[in-house]
Amino acid sequence: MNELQDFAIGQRWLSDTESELGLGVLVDVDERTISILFPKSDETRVYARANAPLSRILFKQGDWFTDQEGQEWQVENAENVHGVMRYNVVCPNGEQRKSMNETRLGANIQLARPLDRLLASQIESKEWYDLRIEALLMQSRMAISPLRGLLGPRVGLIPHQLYIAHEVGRRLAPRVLLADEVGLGKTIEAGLIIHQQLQTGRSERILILVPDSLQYQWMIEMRRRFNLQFSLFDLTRTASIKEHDEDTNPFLTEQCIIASIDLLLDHDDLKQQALDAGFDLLVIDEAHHLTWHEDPETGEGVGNDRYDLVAEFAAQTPGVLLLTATPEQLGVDSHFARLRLLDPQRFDTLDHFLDEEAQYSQTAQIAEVLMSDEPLTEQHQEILVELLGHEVEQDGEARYRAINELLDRHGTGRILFRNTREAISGFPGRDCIPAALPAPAHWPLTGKLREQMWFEETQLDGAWMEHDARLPWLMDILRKDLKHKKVLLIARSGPVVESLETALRIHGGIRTAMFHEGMSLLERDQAAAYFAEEGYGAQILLCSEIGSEGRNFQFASDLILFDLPANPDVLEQRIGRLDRIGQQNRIQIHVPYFVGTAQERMFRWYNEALNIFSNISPTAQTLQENHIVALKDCLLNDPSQEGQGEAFEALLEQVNAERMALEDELQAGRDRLLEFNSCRPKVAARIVKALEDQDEQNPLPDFMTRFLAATNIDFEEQSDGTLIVRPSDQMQVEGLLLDEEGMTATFSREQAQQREDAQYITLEHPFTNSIFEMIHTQSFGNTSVAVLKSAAIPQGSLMMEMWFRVEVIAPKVLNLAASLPQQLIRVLLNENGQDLSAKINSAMLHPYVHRLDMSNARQVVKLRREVIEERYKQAEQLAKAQVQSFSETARKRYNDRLQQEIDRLTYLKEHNPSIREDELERLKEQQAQGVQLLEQLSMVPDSIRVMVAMK
Ligand SMILES: Nc1ncnc2c1ncn2[C@@H]1O[C@H](COP(=O)(O)OP(=O)(O)OP(=O)(O)O)[C@@H](O)[C@H]1O
Repeated sequence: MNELQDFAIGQRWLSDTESELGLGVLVDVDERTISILFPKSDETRVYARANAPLSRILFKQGDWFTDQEGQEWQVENAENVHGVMRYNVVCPNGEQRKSMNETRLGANIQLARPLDRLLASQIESKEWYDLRIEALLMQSRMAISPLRGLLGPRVGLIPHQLYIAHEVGRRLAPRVLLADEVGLGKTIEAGLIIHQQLQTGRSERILILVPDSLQYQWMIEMRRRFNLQFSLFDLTRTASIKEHDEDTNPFLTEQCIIASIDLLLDHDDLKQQALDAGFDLLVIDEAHHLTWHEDPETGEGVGNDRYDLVAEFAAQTPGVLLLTATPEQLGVDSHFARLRLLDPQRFDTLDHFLDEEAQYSQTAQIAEVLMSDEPLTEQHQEILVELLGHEVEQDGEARYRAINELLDRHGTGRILFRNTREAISGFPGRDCIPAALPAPAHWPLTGKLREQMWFEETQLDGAWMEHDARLPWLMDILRKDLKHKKVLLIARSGPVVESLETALRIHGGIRTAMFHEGMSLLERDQAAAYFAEEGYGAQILLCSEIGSEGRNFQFASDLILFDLPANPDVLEQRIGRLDRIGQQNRIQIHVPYFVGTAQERMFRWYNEALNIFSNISPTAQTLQENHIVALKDCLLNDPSQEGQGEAFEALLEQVNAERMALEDELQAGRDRLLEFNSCRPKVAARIVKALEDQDEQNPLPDFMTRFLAATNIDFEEQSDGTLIVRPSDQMQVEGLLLDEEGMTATFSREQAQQREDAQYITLEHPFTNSIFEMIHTQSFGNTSVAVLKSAAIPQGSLMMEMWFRVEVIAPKVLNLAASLPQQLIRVLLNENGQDLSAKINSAMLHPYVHRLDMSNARQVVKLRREVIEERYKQAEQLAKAQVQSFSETARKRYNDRLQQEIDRLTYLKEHNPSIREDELERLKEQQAQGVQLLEQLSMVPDSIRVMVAMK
C-alpha cells in the first residue's frame, strides 16, 4: 500500500488517527477540502485538503480483501482509471473472476494479519513485541480511564479547576457559565474541558470568540498547555483563503478556530459563514460584554450587538462555554440573559428568575446545616421533606447525599460555576499604598464627573503633564522604591498612557513598554513579552484599560492605578492581572490621587466603603449600583460646601456597614451553596489524588526510552532529567510526530511547568499518540519467536501467546469503547492446546522469555507450521467466545450507565426545571444507538508470539 496525492471521488481512505471508523469513501472534493463518508459509522468528515490525516488504501497483486457483501477476493492485477482503482480479482476457490472498482470494498479493513506475517517469516524482535503489547495495554487502560483528557495538560493540579473540568468535560454538549473570580483559572478550566471533549470525541469542531486583545494569548495558552493547535482567524487569514477560492467557506478549512468577536461583528459575510460552517462547541471569553436589558415600556428584551451575535451562535451550537469573572458586572438582567443563552427553556423570564433567586435562601440555610455537624432537628426535617420529599438520616454519608440532591435542584446549580478566592487558599494578599498629592491649580472641582475625575483625558496633546504631580511622583517611585521591580501601570485611556510612556522613557530614562488599543495586536504581544523578560526587559508596562482584561502579569507584584475606573468590577479586573494563580508576593497597589478632588472621594469610596483594595469584594458591584445616585452626588459636589462633607462621610459609613452585613449574609447564604457546587472538595480531592498516583506510577518514561532505543531514534538524557529527542537517519519507524529539529522532553509535571521549552510527554501527548497510532495501524512488533527458559516444560515444545483487539465501529462521540470490560484479549496455549491464559499472565511469563536469533526463529516457524496454525485457529475460537460475552457485558454496562443518568435527570426534572428536555432526549437516543452498535463488536488479530521451551 502506498499513498497517492490526487483525489478522486470513489477512492478509499483510512483515517490515520481513527482507524476504528473503518474504511472511508471520498465523496466530495474541492480546492481546499475533501469529504469522506465512513459507511461503517455513518459519518461524513470534512478535512482540509492540504493536511488531511488520511491514508489511501491500495491493494497489489496477491493481496486479499473483502467486498461489501463480505466476500473475499484476491487481487490478480489492478489499474488506475481516472484516479480510482479497478481490481481484477479471483475468489478463494478460483471459480469466479471479476473486475470491481475500489468503491466496492467493504468498510472493515484488516491490515497485515500477524499469522500471515509470521508464516511468511516476517518475524520481529522481542523488544518490539514487548513494546507493542505494553503500548496496547496502556492505550486500552486509557480508553476506559475516568482521567481521560486530564492527563495531558501542562497544568498544576488545582482542585477546583479539576473538579469543574471533570464535571463539565464529560458532559455531552456542555452548556455552562464559568464564572470563577478573576485570575482563578477560567481559561485553564475551559482548556481542560476542550481537551477532554476532543480526546473523547465528544466535540471536534470548536470556535473560541474572544476580545481581539486576547487572541494570541488564547492561541498560545491552548498550544503551550494543552497541545491544541488552534488557528487564528483574522481578516488577513480569511482573505487569503478567499483569494485562492472565492467560494470556500474559510471556517470549514480548520476544525479548531480562535477569532475576535469583533471580526464577526464587523463582517456580516464572515459571521454568516461561521454560522453555516457549524461547530460542536463555542467558547466566549469575557462574556460580561454581552449585555441585555428588559425595556421597561414594552417588556421586550434588548441585547447589545455582542449579545445578539452570541445568541445566534448559541442557538445552533450544541456546546457553549461562557467565561466571565464578573457575571453581574452589568446588572442582574444581563446575568439572567446569559444564563438564558445557555438554557432558554429553564430561564424563561426575568421575573421568574428574580422570584426564584429570592427563594434560594431557604435551600442555602438548610444546606449549611447539612454541611455542619449540627444535629438535624424536627424543624430541619420538615424543611427537608418539603425540599427533597424525604427526611435525612443524621450520618455523614446521608447528609452528603442530601447536599448533592439539594445542589442538583438548586436553580443555577448545573450551569453556573463560581469559585471564590475565599474558598481557595494560597493567595498572598494585597496592600494598598495611597499617595495623596496636591491637585493641579486648575483642576475642575465642579462640572461633569468625567472632568473632575479624569481631566487629563480632555487634553490629547499631553499638556496636562506639566502641572500634574502624579508624574514626578511616578518617576520618583520608579527610581527609588520600585527600582528593581516589575511594575504594571494601568490608566483608562490610550493617549494618557502614550504621553506618560514618552515622558518616562525620554525624560526619566526608564525602560518602558506600552499596551493600548492604538497598537497592532503584534505590537501589543511584543510589548507584553518585553515586559515579561527578566533582566533586560522593561521595568514598567503602561496599559490602557484593554490591558486590564485577561492578561497574565503575575510575575509582577506592584500595580500603579494611575487613575481609578468608574466601576468596581473593572477595578477588580485591573488588580486581577497580578492577583492570580502563580503570584508569589503580596501585591502592592499604589494609588495616587489629588487631595480635595473627586478622585480622593472615589478612592475613599473604593477603600472605605467597598474595601476593594485589600480584598476581592463580592458585594462591591451590587452596593455601588444600589447607591449610585447618592455616590454621584457626593463625587460631583465639593465636600467643603455646606453639608456635603457630612453627607459623604455618612454614605461611607452606611455602605461600609451594609457591605459587612451583606458579606455576612452571603457567607451564610446562597454563595456558600454555589461555591460548594462549583467545587465539591471530596470529589476534587479524589481526582487530584488519582492524577498524583498516575504521575507517580507513570509507566511512560521507561516505555519511551526503550522505544526510542529500539527504533534508533536519537535521544540524550540531560543532567536535569529532560530528554533531547531527535529523528535519525537510521530511524526504523515512520509516521511519528517528531520534527526534523527534534524536541526537549520531560515526563515531570513540575518540570514541565518551569521549562516551557520542553514538551510535556504524557499518555495524551501527540507524540505518544503517534506511537500508539503507528503501532495500531502498522505491523510493528506483531510477530515474535522467543525462547522460554523453563525446565518444567518438555524441551522443544511450544507455547503460544496471541492477542486480539476488540473494537467497536461507531461514532467516536458515543465513547462506546469505555464500556468494554477489556479492549484486548490474550490467549496463551501450550503445544497440546491447553488453555493457560488465566493461569499464567504476561508478567509471570516475562522473566522466562528470552531472545532467539533470527535464523533459528525462522527454522522454528518452518518446522512447526502446522501446530502454529492449529493453535492459532483454536485461539481465535476462544477469543471469539470472549468477544461474545464482552458484547453482552458492554451492552449491559452502557445501558445501565445511561439509564442511571436518564433516571436521575427524569427524577430531577420533576423538581428542577433546569434540566433541558433535549438533554434527556439526547441521552435516550444515545442509549439506544450505543446498545445496538455494541452488538457488533469486531475482533482484530493483533499479535502472535511463539515460544520454544529450552533449559
Ligand atoms: N492549573 C494551573 N497550572 C498552572 N498555571 C495555572 C493553572 N491555573 C491557572 N494558571 C495560571 O494562572 C493564571 C490565571 O489563569 P487564567 O488566565 O486561566 O485565569 P482567568 O480566571 O481566566 O483570569 P481572568 O479572570 O483574568 O480572565 C494564568 O497565568 C494561568 O496560566
